[in-house]
Amino acid sequence: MRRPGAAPVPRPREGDPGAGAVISLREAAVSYGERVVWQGLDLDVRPGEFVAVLGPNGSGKTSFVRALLGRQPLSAGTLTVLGRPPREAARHLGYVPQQAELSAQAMLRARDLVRFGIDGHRFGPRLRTAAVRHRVDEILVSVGASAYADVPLGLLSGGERQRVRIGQALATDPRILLCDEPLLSLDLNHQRAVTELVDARRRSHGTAVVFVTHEINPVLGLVDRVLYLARGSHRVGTPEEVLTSESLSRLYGTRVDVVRVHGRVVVVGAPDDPATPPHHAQQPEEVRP
Ligand SMILES: Nc1ncnc2c1ncn2[C@@H]1O[C@H](COP(=O)(O)OP(=O)(O)OP(=O)(O)O)[C@@H](O)[C@H]1O
Repeated sequence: MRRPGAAPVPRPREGDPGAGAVISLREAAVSYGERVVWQGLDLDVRPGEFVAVLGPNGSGKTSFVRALLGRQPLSAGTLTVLGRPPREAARHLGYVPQQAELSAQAMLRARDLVRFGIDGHRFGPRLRTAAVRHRVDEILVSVGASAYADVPLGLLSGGERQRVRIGQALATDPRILLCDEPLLSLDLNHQRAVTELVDARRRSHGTAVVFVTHEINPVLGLVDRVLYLARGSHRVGTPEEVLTSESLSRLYGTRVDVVRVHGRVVVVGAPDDPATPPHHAQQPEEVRP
């Protein structure tokens, strides 16, 4: 499913599991009290790899991202990020949160948000203002947001705002980019623009991407692997391995059909399946079961 001409992503050496991984989980679990959200998770994410995290509401996608950020302790197993406990690696992570409440940021300009991304991390107060301004300009160019650099966020469209948020996340030149539902409420053109931006970054810089999404189709041609969470269990593999009727029927414990129509995946019969979310606005060309 990889796009023609796309650069290959580095693979680990045979017999050397976890070698070179930027994220490594072993027998990992997250629970809240008695409730096990997911468990037994083994996963190595390599530099430049694009991993989509799928699953119905409440399956633990955000808990997974929070664990990577060091904000959610595991209830079992181990997790290392860049070979360290996640908290110690936080400055190497870029994070695009779910569309944040805008009210607190509405008056900020796009360039202010990107500058916060820089000021909060490795660029200390010693960096001269002109250098910071130059860096902010560079980032805004790289995400295609220069034209509205001085416009308050409250006046930008959802897609424009998402570009700026990705710019903020990339401001510290992170080795891992975590995106939590970055496509929510974007139209198809903006979905494409945002996913291509993220894909270009991992190819040019080897940045690993963990991308939480309800909708696999906008990233189907880009992702290397899928982590599919459901009912306290999970599947990890390529989209071809995970997004099959057999694999998802076993995961959900009920009959689920996966069909491919014009290159798009449609999941039929899964309770609250992430490929065809009932609670998100559908685009006109969306293929429905
Ligand atoms: N701090 C918490 N304390 C108790 N339960 C929690 C806590 N955080 C999350 N949960 C529960 O854990 C489950 C997984 O939540 P999480 O937000 O990780 O799921 P999700 O897959 O991101 O969901 P959604 O798609 O709806 O955003 C949910 O049932 C949620 O109610």
